[in-house]
Amino acid sequence: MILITGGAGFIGSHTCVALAACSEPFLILDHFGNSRRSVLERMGRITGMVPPCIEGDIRDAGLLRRIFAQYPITEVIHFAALKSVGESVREALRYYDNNIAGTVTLLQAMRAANVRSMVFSSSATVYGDPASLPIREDFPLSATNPYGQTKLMMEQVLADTSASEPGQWRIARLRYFNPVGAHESGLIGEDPQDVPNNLMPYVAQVAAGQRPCLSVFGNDYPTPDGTGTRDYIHVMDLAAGHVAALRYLRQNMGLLTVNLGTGRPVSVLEMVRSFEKASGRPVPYAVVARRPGDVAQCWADPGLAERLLGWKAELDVDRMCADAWRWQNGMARSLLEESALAAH
Ligand SMILES: NC(=O)c1ccc[n+]([C@@H]2O[C@H](COP(=O)([O-])OP(=O)(O)OC[C@H]3O[C@@H](n4cnc5c(N)ncnc54)[C@H](O)[C@@H]3O)[C@@H](O)[C@H]2O)c1
Ligand SMILES: O=c1ccn([C@@H]2O[C@H](COP(=O)(O)OP(=O)(O)O[C@H]3O[C@H](CO)[C@@H](O)[C@H](O)[C@H]3O)[C@@H](O)[C@H]2O)c(=O)[nH]1
Repeated sequence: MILITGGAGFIGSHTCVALAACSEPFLILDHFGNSRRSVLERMGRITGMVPPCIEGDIRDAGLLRRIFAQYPITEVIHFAALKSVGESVREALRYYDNNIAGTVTLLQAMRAANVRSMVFSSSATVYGDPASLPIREDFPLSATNPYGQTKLMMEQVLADTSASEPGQWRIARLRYFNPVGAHESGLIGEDPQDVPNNLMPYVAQVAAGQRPCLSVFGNDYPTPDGTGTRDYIHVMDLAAGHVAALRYLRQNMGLLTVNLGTGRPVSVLEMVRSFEKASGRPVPYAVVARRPGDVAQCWADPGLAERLLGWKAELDVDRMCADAWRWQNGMARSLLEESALAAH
């Protein structure tokens, strides 16, 4: 059985659906700090069974001990983390505590229970401002904010843990590029609890009429249309990458580090046009100043993942927008209305 920390979140919920589709048993551990309990029932509508879930915190060593004692856990996929760059600058200690202390507590509990296999959510943020493109796994690493720093530090913790007991650990550090989109059912998707920081959920809310206008952060970058480019990857492709990593670890001992991206850069304006096409709605935008800390361009060389895992992203940006729109215009809208009613 696979323990999925943060399995109720955006990427975790989609990965659970992918695991259920290949009959892999799993157990979710999530404290619902950045997700809704109702996601479990919606996942159940997709898979035919509400997934088993324990509500709790990865920093709770006693709870982890009980989980490892009670369930036949053999592997862990570790999504649980705080992920907002801006918030991490203002609340640095909360980020270090949740992300670093949480991961160390989890690894200690795993070791005590003799479970030494983990798939870990890292991020392209560990490459900082890349000197050249596309980005390969052996490029220099750096961090420009506490969130990125926690990812770098956790990567180091995992490398040192693996080295401390040679031949015993199986660890995959998956560096995601920009996960977007939603499950094709429209029942689960990215569900920001606040004003979205990221491009795709913001564009989706503008298309849905929930926000008047997108601010495009700069059109004077050295890119074909002047706006920033990113490697957007469909969340179901990303989910499939986790299944592939899990299978790789079952056959291979040691530490694996791979990019999960498409290898194709997409600009802000290309994304806007694709979303307009998918939704049939206009996405009004205004160009404003660059966002501090943004890099101009970022995209992956995904070749290593293809060679080692036999995995490759399949879904294009039009499909990402179509699925995100189905989610936004249906379930996400009603969840937002429910929250607004509950707040009154
Ligand atoms: N979404 C992205 O753009 C992106 C990009 C690169 C890497 N990542 C990483 O992928 C992982 C998943 O991201 P996501 O987008 O699904 O985020 P998310 O916030 O939707 O999901 C994270 C889940 O973990 C839970 N959680 C957080 N801290 C916890 C704790 N201490 N104990 C128990 N549960 C806890 C939250 O309630 C949430 O359900 C994170 O590690 C994130 O840093 C995300
Ligand atoms: O309202 C918006 C939001 C974003 N953008 C632009 O859209 C692109 C993508 O931005 P965003 O979706 O915020 O992604 P990133 O800036 O690539 O940041 C994400 O990807 C990084 C690398 O993985 C992680 O470090 C961050 O946590 C994660 O938010 C960038 O050019 C932004 O300037 C806008 O123009 N307007």
